[in-house]
Amino acid sequence: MFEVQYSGNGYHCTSPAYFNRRNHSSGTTTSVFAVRRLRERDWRKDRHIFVGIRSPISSIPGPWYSQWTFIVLQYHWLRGQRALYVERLHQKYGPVVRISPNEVEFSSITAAKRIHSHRAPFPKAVFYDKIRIQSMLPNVFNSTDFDYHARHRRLLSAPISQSHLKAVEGVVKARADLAVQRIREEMKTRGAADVLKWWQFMATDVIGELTFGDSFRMLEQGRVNQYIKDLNMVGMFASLRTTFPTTVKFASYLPIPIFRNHNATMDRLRSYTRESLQRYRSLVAADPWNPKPTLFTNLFRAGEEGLSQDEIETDAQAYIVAGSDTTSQTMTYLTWAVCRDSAIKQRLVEEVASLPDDYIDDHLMKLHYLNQVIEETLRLYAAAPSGLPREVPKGGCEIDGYWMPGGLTVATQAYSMHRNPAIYIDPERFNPSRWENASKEMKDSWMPFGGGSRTCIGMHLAKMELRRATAEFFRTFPYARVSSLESFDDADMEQVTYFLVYPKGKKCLIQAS
Ligand code: HEM
Repeated sequence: MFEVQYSGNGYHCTSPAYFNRRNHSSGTTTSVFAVRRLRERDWRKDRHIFVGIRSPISSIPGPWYSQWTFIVLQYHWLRGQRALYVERLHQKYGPVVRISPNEVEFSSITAAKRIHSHRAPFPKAVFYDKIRIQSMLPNVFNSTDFDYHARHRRLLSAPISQSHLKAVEGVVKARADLAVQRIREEMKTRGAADVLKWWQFMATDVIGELTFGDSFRMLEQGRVNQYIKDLNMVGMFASLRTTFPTTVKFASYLPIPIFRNHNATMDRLRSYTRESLQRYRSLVAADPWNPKPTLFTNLFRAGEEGLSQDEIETDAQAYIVAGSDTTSQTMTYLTWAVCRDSAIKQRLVEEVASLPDDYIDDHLMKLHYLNQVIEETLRLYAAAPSGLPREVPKGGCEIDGYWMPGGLTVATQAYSMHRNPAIYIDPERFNPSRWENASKEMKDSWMPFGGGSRTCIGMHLAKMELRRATAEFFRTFPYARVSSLESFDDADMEQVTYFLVYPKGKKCLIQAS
């Protein structure tokens, strides 16, 4: 049995690993069960000042104020700087950091495996309840309930699995190729193309077509419409919802523009989803035996075994949000990072030039360097770089030598896992070749798609899009380079990190020569 010591500033698990870190000669010993009783309370609601004094996690390294207040963390969260702030804390305090009175961040592989374990996963934390639009049911992404999530995931998984995606390869090919064509047109007229815009249109069209049977036709329209404007606000609004949940709830009655704007945006997104699903439902009704297949077709037919209309709607919304900016931001950073380094670009251009004209995804999966470029982009520019918060199960547990009470929020963030200098040599350098002989540690700490039972369901679709768009782009533009048109420079590509990442300048200009 573990024992726990009280040393004046908190309780500590006395595992051997723990003793390697701390000297507890002055502590008094107490049974783990007695301590658990002290800890079993609702950490999610425990915001008051006494948390700092009584906290069993007060001995965990971190800035002094994190013991008392959430304010500094929330300030960075609202500014889109949370991942960078937490990384600075890891650099200063080590792999285990207390970031607020009831949140601890880890950056070790052992902690990531424990928290995101397949066998005994930690549930998603209350953060996901707050991120949810309260008027909608939970979806496969934000559900914190094991059974509810498992039911949705089981029904959604097959059509989006690697083997079934063969059926939709044509959609991905058509949209990626059209995106490159539109990029070429913009390069001719403007002198450079904003690839961020075109990759966003591509990813939005792909997930729209695969969810609703019809694309949003963003690539054809070629301009930022209200839907894209709304999509672009989702990240920032999610941080508003998690920070000011009550204010958001009563936003319609308050004369505060940003909160009113939040509600109007979320209502519009819901309407797009509802109307698009309605259109598809009519198509299925008109031709029940031969509807255009989507990732949701089987759900409409599943009857009582399936999901209700409201559940389908909420999952469809999860797909169109989670499946667009993630892929497009990754593709944007990939294009920029490759174009900045002529040696990397040359090697990639030569590899994709070797493809047959009628190349398909099977060919792309075999291209070593192309896949290393994608892995390295997902390492350095992970689209969801911030902590993925989870709740410590009832009864608590030990992680990396520290006792974590039940109900506490713990997280790992890709931004830090992917920058550990002990695992990745020269971590800030974009170096796809590092994946040629990747160590086990590199593979274990690489988690751009999250982990365990909540791993990204769209991972294979995203990779298929990234492979096609990258190959087509560098086959078409072997001399592509970063443009300085309209004063575009590296500062524009600084990472702003809400739940998802995007470049500070909100554009990425590339020219063909
Ligand atoms: C490069 C592209 C992508 C990246 C980097 C990415 C990243 C992630 C990450 C890190 C998670 C875990 C979130 C968490 O634990 O809170 C996640 C979950 C999820 N992603 Fe993605 N994603 C990408 C593309 C997509 C696409 C194309 C879809 C389209 C369906 C999608 C749909 C989802 C959904 C529904 C979940 C929730 C899964 C669950 O909890 O069971 N993602 N993604």
